[in-house]
Amino acid sequence: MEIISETDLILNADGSAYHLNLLPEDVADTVITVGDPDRVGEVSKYFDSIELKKGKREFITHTGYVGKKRITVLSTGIGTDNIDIVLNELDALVNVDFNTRTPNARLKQLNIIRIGTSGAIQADIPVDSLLVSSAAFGLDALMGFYKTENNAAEQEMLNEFTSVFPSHFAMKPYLAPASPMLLDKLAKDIARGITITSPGFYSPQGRQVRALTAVPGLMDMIAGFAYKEKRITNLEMETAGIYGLAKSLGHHAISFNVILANRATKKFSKQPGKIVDNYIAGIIEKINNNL
Ligand SMILES: O=P(O)(O)O[C@H]1O[C@H](CO)[C@@H](O)[C@H]1O
Ligand SMILES: O=c1cc[nH]c(=O)[nH]1
Repeated sequence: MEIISETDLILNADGSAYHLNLLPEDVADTVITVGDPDRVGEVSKYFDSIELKKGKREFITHTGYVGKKRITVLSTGIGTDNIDIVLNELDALVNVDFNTRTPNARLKQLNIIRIGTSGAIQADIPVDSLLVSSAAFGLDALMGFYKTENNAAEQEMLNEFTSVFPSHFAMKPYLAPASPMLLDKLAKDIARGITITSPGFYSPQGRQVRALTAVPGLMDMIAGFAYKEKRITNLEMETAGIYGLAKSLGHHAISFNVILANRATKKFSKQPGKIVDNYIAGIIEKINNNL
């Protein structure tokens, strides 16, 4: 079997993964990801016990138990460039033997559950509500670097979405679905939508402060898109990368979006911390009861 080289999979002196600074035994089968490193403690405060706290750069990890369920919560920082690191290192931690540098014979499927914040683009989606992404379009470049496959229905929706953009626009969107199993187990009662993952917060999400946009009307193009009564509901910066890489690596992923902004009504949450905290508690309860 081919050995994964020391520069393809970099390990620290203590044998931990290069960026996440974790050892294989540090990772639970259920992994909650959050963007904000400060949100890790806001999740683990609901654990009954915490067995480890580790970190490096923006990647902070706590692993512990809720009842008998072992859970890891880990911050990704912002953007799909970080998701590339987090998903590949998480997968290596559970599916590669770090001593022999070869993939394990039995591959593990992690449950990866993102709890993130997001902006709605449809006027009828209230600020402070919760949305689950049934699928996500990536406007970033990440999944262009990986082999991916869409089924016929996904490919048709992707083709229609791509045709929304002017032909001079260089970006090539991709589409990745949530795990049907996690949607069923964790999100039966939660509003669903299609999420856009953007490679930035300002012009890539239709915002203008001082730098002028090269894509006027981006929000209207996206908000007006419909495919078989499905519409795009919200914008954030990680979900499509998580869904795309989780699918490529054989893991299950789901993304919960706490809607803090509504771009159509121009409203922002008055109490973002409290709202996110309430949803974290509810999602942990669902994980504990259903996974
Ligand atoms: O709250 P998090 O999880 O960081 O998610 C959203 O917030 C950040 C932008 O403010 C981006 O990471 C976006 O995806
Ligand atoms: O509008 C928003 C709000 C949170 N996160 C985003 O990426 N966009």
